[in-house]
Amino acid sequence: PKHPYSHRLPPVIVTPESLTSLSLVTCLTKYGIVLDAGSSHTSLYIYQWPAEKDNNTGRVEQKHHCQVAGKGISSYTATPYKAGESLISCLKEAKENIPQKMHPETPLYLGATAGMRLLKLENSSASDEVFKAVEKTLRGFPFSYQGARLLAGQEEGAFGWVTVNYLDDRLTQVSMGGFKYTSVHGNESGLETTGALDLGGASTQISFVSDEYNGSESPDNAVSFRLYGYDYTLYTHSFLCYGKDQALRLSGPTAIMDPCFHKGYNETKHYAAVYDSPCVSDQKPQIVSETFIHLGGGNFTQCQEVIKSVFNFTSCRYSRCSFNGIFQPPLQGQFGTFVLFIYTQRFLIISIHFSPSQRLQIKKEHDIPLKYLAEYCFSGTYILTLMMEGYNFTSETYSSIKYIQKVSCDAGWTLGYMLNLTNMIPAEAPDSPPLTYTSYVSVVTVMAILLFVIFILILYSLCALLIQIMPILGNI
Ligand SMILES: Nc1nc2c(ncn2[C@@H]2O[C@H](COP(=O)(O)OP(=O)(O)OP(=O)(O)O)[C@@H](O)[C@H]2O)c(=O)[nH]1
Ligand SMILES: [Ca+2]
Repeated sequence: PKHPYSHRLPPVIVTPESLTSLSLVTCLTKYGIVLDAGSSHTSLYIYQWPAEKDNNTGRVEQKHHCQVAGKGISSYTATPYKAGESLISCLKEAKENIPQKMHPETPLYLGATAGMRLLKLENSSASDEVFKAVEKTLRGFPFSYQGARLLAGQEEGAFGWVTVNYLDDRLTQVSMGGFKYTSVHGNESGLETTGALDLGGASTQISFVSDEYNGSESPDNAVSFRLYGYDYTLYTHSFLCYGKDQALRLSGPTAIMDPCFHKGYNETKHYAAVYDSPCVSDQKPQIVSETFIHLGGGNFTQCQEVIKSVFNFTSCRYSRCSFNGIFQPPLQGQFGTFVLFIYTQRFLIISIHFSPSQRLQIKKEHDIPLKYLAEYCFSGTYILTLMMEGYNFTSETYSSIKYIQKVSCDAGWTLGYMLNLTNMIPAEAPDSPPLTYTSYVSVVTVMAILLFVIFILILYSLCALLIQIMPILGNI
C-alpha cells in the first residue's frame, strides 16, 4: 500500500523569480538517500538538511519516501537481477525529487536487514548474487554510491534508537535561542533518552539505555555512542525469526485450525512456502500433501497459548533475561515504537471504537489489504505477548509507549544510519552557533531594557534619598 505519509511537495509554479529562489534554495540544501531493504519490502527515503548548517547543527528532515513495488530483495534468489530492477522506479523518483546539480554529491546507501540475514544463513552465494545485482543498479544512478551492505541486528536496533532520540530532540536540547547546547542523558540532567522498539517481518529489535547496564554483562548486547559530548552505553538486541511474518510461521503450521485467525477464515497454504525459511526448517513435517487448508479458529485464549509456545521464558544463564536465554537489563524510561506496532495499534483502536460500518469505511479509506486485515488478530496478540511476557513490560510501562510516526519523518533505522554515516551527529557538542542576527537583536533589546530598569531604580532611590534629607538640609 502507498505509505500514508509518502511526501509529495506541491508543484512549484515556474516563474523567473521562483527559478532564482529555487536555485538559491537548492544550493542551500543537501540531500541523502537510504534504501531500507527489509524482509517484506524495500523503502527508499530521501533526507534533506540546510547546507549552511553542515556543521552538525542542521535539522535533518525526510523529504520523500518511495515504497518499492513487490517483495523484499531476498525474495529474488531465483532471479537476482530482478532484485536490482525492482529498485529502478524509486531511484528514478529520487532523481526527480533532488535537483540535478546535487545528484553527484548526494550519498546513496542501501542497508539490508533480516530477510537478507536469513538468506545469508540459508544460501550465502545466493545472497552475494542479490547484493551484486543491487549494487549494479545503484551504481547506474548519478548519485554518490556509498555501498549496499547487510546490517547486523545490533546495528539495526542501535540506529533505530538514534532515530527515535533524534526525532525526540533527546540527544541535544537547544535552549535560550541556540546560545548553548545541553545534552540530556540519564543521571547527568535528570532527563532520559527514549528506548526504541522495532517489529519487522523477520526480526524484532529492542534498544534502550539503562542505568543498570554498562555492558559488562552480555557485552555483545552493548553498543557505545559518543554524541554531542556525552557517552551512551546502549543495550540492544535483535531477535531473528521473531518478526511478524516469521513468528507467524513459527506458530502457524502447528495448528491447521489456527485460533489466531477469525472464524470463517480459510486459506490454502503450500507447505513449501511455509517451510522455506531457516526459522522453521527444523519443524518441517514429512510432507503428506503439497498444500493444507489453514482455517480460522477465532479463539483469543488458545491463540495466546499458541503464540507463547514460540518463546522460551525459562532458560537464562544471566542475572535476568527477556526470552530464549537472552540477557536484558531492567527496562528504563519511555519507549518509541514504529511501523507494525503503529499499524496494529491503529487497527485495534479502530476495531474497538468504531462500528462495523465505520470500520468498513476506514478500511476502504486506508485501503488496508485483506492480507493484513486477517493477520491483525495474530499481530495484536503477538505484540502483547512479546511486550508483556518477552520484554517484561507492565501495564504501566506499556501505557508509556509512544508511537513515533512523525509526519515529517518515518521512524526506523534509516535516519539514524544516515546521520551516523554522514557525521551529522558530532561526537562533541558543536560550539554554540554564532549569534544569529535575530538573537543578537534580542540580546541587545534585553540589555537595553535591563539598563533602563536599573536607571529608573537608581533615579527612584536618589529621589527617595533627597526627600529624606531635604528637611535636614532646610534646617541647616
Ligand atoms: N497491517 C499492516 N502491516 C503492514 C503494512 N506495511 C507493512 N506491514 C507488515 O508489517 C510487517 C513489518 O513491516 P516492516 O517493518 O516493513 O518489515 P521489514 O522491514 O520488511 O522486515 P525486517 O527486515 O524484519 O525489518 C511486515 O509483515 C509487513 O508485511 C501496513 O500498511 N499495514
Ligand atoms: Ca525493518
